[in-house]
Amino acid sequence: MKGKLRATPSRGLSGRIAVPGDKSMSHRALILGAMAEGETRIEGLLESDDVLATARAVEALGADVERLGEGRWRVTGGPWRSPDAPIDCGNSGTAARLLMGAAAGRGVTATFTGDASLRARPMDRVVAPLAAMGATIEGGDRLPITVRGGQLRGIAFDNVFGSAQVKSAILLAGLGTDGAVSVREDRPSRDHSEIMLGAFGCAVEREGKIIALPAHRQLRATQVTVPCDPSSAAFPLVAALLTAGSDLTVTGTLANPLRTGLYKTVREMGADIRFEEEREVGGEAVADVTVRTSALRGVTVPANRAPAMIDEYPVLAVVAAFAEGPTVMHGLGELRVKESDRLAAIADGLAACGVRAEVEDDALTVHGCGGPARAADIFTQGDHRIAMSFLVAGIAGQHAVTVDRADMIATSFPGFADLMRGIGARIATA
Ligand SMILES: O=C(O)C1=C[C@@H](OP(=O)(O)O)[C@@H](O)[C@H](O)C1
Ligand SMILES: C=C(OP(=O)(O)O)C(=O)O
Repeated sequence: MKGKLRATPSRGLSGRIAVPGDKSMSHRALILGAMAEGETRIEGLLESDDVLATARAVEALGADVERLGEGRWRVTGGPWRSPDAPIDCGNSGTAARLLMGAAAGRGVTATFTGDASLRARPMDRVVAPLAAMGATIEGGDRLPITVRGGQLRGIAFDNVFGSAQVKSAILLAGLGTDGAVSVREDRPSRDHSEIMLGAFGCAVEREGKIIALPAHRQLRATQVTVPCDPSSAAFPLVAALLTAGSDLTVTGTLANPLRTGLYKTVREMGADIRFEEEREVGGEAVADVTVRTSALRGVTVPANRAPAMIDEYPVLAVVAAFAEGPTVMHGLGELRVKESDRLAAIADGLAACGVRAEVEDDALTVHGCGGPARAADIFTQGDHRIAMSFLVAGIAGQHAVTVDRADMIATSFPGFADLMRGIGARIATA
C-alpha cells in the first residue's frame, strides 16, 4: 500500500485472530533448510518482503525452493554455489547478517547488498567475528560486502550487543568448521537458531552463559511449523489494550520468553493480559494471548529486558503515552541502528502527537497523558514498526494519526491494515 495511511479513533476492538508467522523463525527455517541434506517442509512461513528476500537468496545460493500454498514451502538443501549476481537483502538486517555467516561457512563467494536503510546499518559486528574465523571479507562496516568463505576455524565470541543476529551468524558459519565454536551472552538474546538447529539434528550445548556447537554439525532436513509472530501480534493486542471496550485474542502466538518482554511489561503496567492453551510446537512455546482494555500506569523497564522486546519499544512508547505517569525505558542503544534511528523516530513522533518524551543517553522517558493531545502527521523514516505503532495511537486515542508511508509495513506484517480493520479499527488511505 503506497502513500499515506490514517488511523482515526475507534471503539471496541474484538475477535479471535491469527497474525502472520514469526519473522525470525521464517528466515531461519529457509536458511537451515537450504543448508540441510534433503527436503524441509515449512508451515506458516511469513510471506513478507524480508522473508521473501531470504527465500530468493537461498535459491541463488543453490537451494531448491518451492511455494506449495499459503505459508507452505519446501526447501531442498545441499551444496551451495557462488551466485553470479549480488544478493539483495532488501530491508532485512536478519537476512543480511545470517546469510553472511552461512555463506562464510559454506565456502562460497557472495556479495550482499540491500536498500538504503540496510546499507546504512552496521555490519562490522558480523564482519569482525567472521574474519576472525578465517573468512575473507571485502568492504567495510556497511553493505555492499563480499564474503569469501573457506576453511574456517573456531571462535569463542562474547556477544556484547545482545544481538541474536550476530550470535546466529557465528553459529551458522561455525557449521562449516570442526573447530570449537562458542558464544557467551550476559544478556540472553532470542534463541530460535539454537532451538531450530536442534530440530535439524545439531543440538546446541548450553552451559551457564555460554552456548556451543556440538561436534556433530551435519544438518538433516525436517519439518518446521512457524507460530504467529509476537512482534506483529503486539500491534492488535496493544490497540485492544488501549481502545475502550475491547476484548481480543491472538491465537497460536510464539511465547518464547526471550520474545515476550513487552507482554511482561504491560502486565506490570496493569494490563489484563492472559496466556492460555500454553503448548509447545517444534520446541518453541506457543499460547493464545487475550487482552482486555485496561487502565495503565507508568513503570521502569530495566535494560536487561531489552533483548526480549527489542522490536517492541516503538509500540511500548505508545502504550506509555496512554498510561498515567512516566515510563522509563533503559538500555535502548541498539534502537539507533535498526531500520531507522528508532529512538529519534519515537521521540519525534510523540512530540508531533503532543506527548512529552525525553531521550537521555540510552534511556527514553515518556510522560503518559492519556494518549496523543492533538492530531498528528508522523514521519516514519521508512520504518515499518514506527508506522504501525503510531497508527495504533490513532486507533486508540481521541485524534487522528497519519503516517507518511505504509508500503514498508509489508516487510514484516503483510495485510496489517486489513487485519486491523477486521477487528474494528478505523484505518484508511489518506
Ligand atoms: O535474530 C533475529 O531474527 C532478530 C534479532 C533482533 O536484531 P538484533 O540481533 O540486531 O538485536 C531483532 O531486532 C530483529 O528484528 C530480528
Ligand atoms: C529490526 C528489525 O528487523 P531486521 O533487523 O531484520 O531488519 C525489525 O523487524 O524490527
